[in-house]
Amino acid sequence: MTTAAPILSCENVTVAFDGFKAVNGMDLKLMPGELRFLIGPNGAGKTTMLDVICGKVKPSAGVLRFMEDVDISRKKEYEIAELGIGRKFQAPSIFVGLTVYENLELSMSQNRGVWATLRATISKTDHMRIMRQLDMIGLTHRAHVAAGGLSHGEKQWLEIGMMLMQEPTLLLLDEPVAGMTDTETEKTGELLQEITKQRTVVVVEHDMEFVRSYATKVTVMHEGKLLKEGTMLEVQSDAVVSEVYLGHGRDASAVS
Ligand SMILES: Nc1ncnc2c1ncn2[C@@H]1O[C@H](COP(=O)(O)OP(=O)(O)OP(=O)(O)O)[C@@H](O)[C@H]1O
Repeated sequence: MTTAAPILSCENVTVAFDGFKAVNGMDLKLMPGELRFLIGPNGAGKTTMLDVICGKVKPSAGVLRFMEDVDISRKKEYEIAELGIGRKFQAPSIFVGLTVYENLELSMSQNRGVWATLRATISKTDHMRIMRQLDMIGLTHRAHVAAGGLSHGEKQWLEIGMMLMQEPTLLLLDEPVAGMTDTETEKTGELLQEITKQRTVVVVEHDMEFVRSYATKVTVMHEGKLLKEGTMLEVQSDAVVSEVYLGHGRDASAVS
C-alpha cells in the first residue's frame, strides 16, 4: 500500500508585519481531497495564512511545499496560481455587466482580452465545460442573467465556478458562507463536498454551525500558531481551545 503524499505542507511558517508576527511558526499539512476548515478567534492569523499560501504575502521564515516538492515560499502570486492554487476572497470579483455564462467563459481564457474572448466562437468542448460547471454550481437556470442581478449566494457560487474553470488542485476560501441564507449555506456545503471529490479545499470559517455540519478535520489557530487539530468533536472538547475562545464574542459559540 502506498501512502499518499501531502498536497501542501507548511512548516514553521512565520509572517511578520513591522515586527508583529501575524503568523508565528505555523504548521499545516493537507492531504489530497480534504475539505479542511481553519478556525480560530479574531486575529489568530487565519487569513494571513491563506495569504502566504497564495503568495499574496511572503513568509519571513518557514517553508511551504506544494505537491510534495515544489517550494512555493518565494514564488510570485501569479506563479502560484499557475501551479494550481486558487484563492477566493470574501468579496466576489465577478463582471456584473456580463452574464453568468460569459463570466465562466472569460475565466476559462484569462490570457485573452475580454472582447476577444466574447467575440470568438466558442468550441463545443468549451461550451460543454461551461454547461457542466453551471450545473455543478446550480446556476444553469441563471446562465443568461447578468451577474449583477444574482443573489449574494449565487454570486459566491459563480465566483467559485469561475475559479474551478481554471482547474485548481487546491482551493482557498475565506468565509464563503458569510451573509448567506440558511438554504444558501447548505447548498454551499454540498458544493464544497462535491468539489473535494476532485480537489483539495481549505476554508477559513467563523460560522461554527457550518463547520460542524461539513468538517471532517478542523485546524485551530491561535496567536499565529497551530493550537489543535482533529475532528470538530475533539476540538470542541479541548480545554485549551475552550479557554482561547472565551471572551471572543462572535466566536464563543465554537465551543459551546
Ligand atoms: N497587512 C497587515 N499589516 C499589519 N498587521 C496585519 C496585517 N494583516 C493582518 N495583520 C494583523 O495580523 C493579525 C492576524 O490577522 P488575520 O487577518 O490573519 O487574522 P484572522 O485569524 O483571519 O482574523 P479574523 O478572523 O478576524 O479575520 C491581526 O492582529 C491583524 O491585525
